[in-house]
Amino acid sequence: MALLVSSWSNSVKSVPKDYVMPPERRAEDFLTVCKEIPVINLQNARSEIVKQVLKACQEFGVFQVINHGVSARMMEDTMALYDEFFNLPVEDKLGVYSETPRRGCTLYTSGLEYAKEEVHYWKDTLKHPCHPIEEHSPSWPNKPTRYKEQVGRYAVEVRKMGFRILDLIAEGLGLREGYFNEVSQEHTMAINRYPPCPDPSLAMGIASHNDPNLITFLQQDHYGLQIHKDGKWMGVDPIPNAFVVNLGYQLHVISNGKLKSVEHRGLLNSTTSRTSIVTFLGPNPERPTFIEPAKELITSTNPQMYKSYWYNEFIANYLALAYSRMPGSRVRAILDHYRL
Ligand SMILES: O=C(O)CCC(=O)C(=O)O
Ligand SMILES: [Fe+2]
Repeated sequence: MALLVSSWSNSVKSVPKDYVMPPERRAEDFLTVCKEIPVINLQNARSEIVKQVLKACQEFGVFQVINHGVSARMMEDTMALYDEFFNLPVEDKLGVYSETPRRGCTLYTSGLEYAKEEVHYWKDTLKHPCHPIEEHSPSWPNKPTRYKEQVGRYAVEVRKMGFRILDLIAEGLGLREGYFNEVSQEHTMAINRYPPCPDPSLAMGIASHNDPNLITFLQQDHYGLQIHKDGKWMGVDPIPNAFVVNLGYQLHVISNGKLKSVEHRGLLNSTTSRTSIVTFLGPNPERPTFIEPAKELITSTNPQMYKSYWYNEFIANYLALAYSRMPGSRVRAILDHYRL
C-alpha cells in the first residue's frame, strides 16, 4: 500500500529518482489542446453521425461524444465517488490492493509490473470486470458504501452507449447491426488517479500505448490525455460530460486497416489530481475468440491486410511488447506480427 502514489505524493517536494523518466520518454508539449479532434453530438440525425463517426475513426482513431445518453448527473456522481475512493484512508482500500494487477478487482500502482520497472508511472489504478454485474460486483470495493450501486448503474449506461456507438461504426463500414457483439462481451473499468506532481516535465502518468481491446470510452475531469497523430502529440480537450472514444487494435484489424487505432498517453500537472474513468469493451480473453478482418471489407482492390488470430494470443504478444518500445514504434511492432 505504501507504494500507492496517492499515499505519499503530497509529502514530497521533488520527483523521486525512480519516477524520473529518461529524456526520450518525457513530455515536451503540454499545452496544445487540439480543437480538430472531432466532437460528435449523438442527438444529430443518424445519417449525419454515421458519417462523422466513420470519418473520425479513419482520420484520428479518436473522437469525443456529447449528448450520448449517459446523464450529466450520473457522470458527476461517479467522478465524485472516485474522488472519495482515492481519498479514503489506506486501511479502507487494503482489501482490493495488490502489488501487480490481477484478474478480478485490483488497486495497483504504476504500470503492469512494478517490481520489474526501471522507472515508475505517477498513477494509481483501480481496475475491475463489470459484466455480468451480478457476477463481478461482489469483488468491487465496499467503500464508499454506495460504490456497487452507483458504479453498477454507470456500467449499464456506458455499455448501452458503447453498443450504440459500435453500431454506428458498423453502419459506417457497411456491416450489419450487432456485428461487433461477439467481440465486445468483455467489459472492464479502469479508474486512473494521477496525483499532482512536483515536476510534471520529469515524470509520466501513463506511457504511450494503443489499447489492445476493441474500443474504449474515457471520462476525464482535467486535461492530461494526448494522442499521437502525424508525428505530433495533441491534447484532448477535457469537455465536461463528454466521453472520449478511442479505437483499440481489434477495430483496426477487423476493419482491415480502414479504421485507425490511436496511440495515446497521460500527462501530469502540478496542481490538481486528475482522474480518468475508463471503460474497455473487447473480446473475452478467457474464451477463445477468433479475430479476423471482416470478409465484407475484403475486395480485389482492398485485399486482406492481416492474418486471423486468437485474441488471447494477441494479448500475450501485446503484453510482451508493452512498455518495451519507444513512442510511435509499438503500433507497427505488434501489427507487423499479423500483417500479411
Ligand atoms: O488517463 C488517461 O487519460 C489515459 C488512460 C488510458 O489510456 C488507459 O487507461 O488505457
Ligand atoms: Fe489507453
